[in-house]
Amino acid sequence: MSSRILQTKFPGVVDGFIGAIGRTPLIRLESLSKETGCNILAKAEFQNPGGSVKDRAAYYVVRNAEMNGTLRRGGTVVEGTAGNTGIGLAHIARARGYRCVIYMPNTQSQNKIDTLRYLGAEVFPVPAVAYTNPENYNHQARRHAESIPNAVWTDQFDNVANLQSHYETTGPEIWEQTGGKVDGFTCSTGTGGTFAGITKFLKEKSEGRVSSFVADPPGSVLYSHFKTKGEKPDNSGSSFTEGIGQGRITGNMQSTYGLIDDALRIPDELSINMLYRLLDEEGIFLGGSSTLNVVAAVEMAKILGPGKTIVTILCDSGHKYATRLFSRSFLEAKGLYHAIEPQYKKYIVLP
Ligand SMILES: Cc1ncc(COP(=O)(O)O)c(C=O)c1O
Ligand SMILES: N[C@@H](COC(=O)CCC(=O)O)C(=O)O
Repeated sequence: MSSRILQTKFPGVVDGFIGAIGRTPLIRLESLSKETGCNILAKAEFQNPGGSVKDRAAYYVVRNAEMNGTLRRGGTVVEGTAGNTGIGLAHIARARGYRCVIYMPNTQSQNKIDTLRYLGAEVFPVPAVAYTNPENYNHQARRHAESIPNAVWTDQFDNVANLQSHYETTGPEIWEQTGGKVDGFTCSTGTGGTFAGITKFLKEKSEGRVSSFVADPPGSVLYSHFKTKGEKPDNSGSSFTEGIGQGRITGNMQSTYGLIDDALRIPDELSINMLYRLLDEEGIFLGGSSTLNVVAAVEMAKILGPGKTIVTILCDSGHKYATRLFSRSFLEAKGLYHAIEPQYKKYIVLP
């Protein structure tokens, strides 16, 4: 199976924005590998042309709508998103000549809203209400698409073209880059497309040998849902991370739920310290979902034991969140400032 999204006849030359998606490096995190006695490997998805792991899913949901005829020349792509899927879609819409309309919760970093507007998208930041509320950003996006001709709601949460992008590209890339010597995979979920697609591919390719742990921030339901076999789902709490955390089992997660080996709940205190640690020790500048994933990889390494190779995902860089992650008042408001280890306090350079 090819992990290439688009190829040209020239070796090393890709075709436009879409051709530049994927084939990201797998980085060995040295200090954490040394500390755990495992290979902690992290896929540098921030190197995608739109800056996040979501470029892959954005391309697949648009391509799916084109192939099934719901999106035609000059049409409009509408999506509900925490921002990154929207950024991928906005780039692809420009490249393909579509309009792009984005609904997102108004709790997200301003930088994502600004970026979407620079890319020509029409953005509606709306109050962050539960999925069960008809005013949730996803339902507003669906209604918007239904209200205009030649428009498609790409429905990233339940549209399995999302997980298919990772099954056909990210999973095979990880397998190839590790020479098949991967023992464990873990990452957090928003739609669950990344987790589900990679898990499905690695499980199939390794005939079940690769373990897969889902990682959850506080306020997300998956950890409790998995641990209590659906009996006591609990999504109380909240997190400073963006783009992850879920109140329901999405269509993308449903299809792979039975393949999950275990679930990890990662406290914000660990994710935020890992953010500064990776900057301090490895020189890598990441967003909170990525650093949560790295904490989860370390936890998984402890559970599987020394000598194993664990892979996780670096979803995006820290740039979009910098005015929050380096601000003392933001961290204090989230109750996290006190938890930052003394050697990392020097990074909190904004008031
Ligand atoms: C920063 C970030 N991390 C993680 C994710 C989760 O990816 P997925 O929707 O595939 O679960 C997203 C979703 O866009 C994201 O924006
Ligand atoms: N990562 C995706 C989806 O985002 C989320 O699932 C965040 C949680 C939620 O808002 O329901 C994106 O960035 O669009």
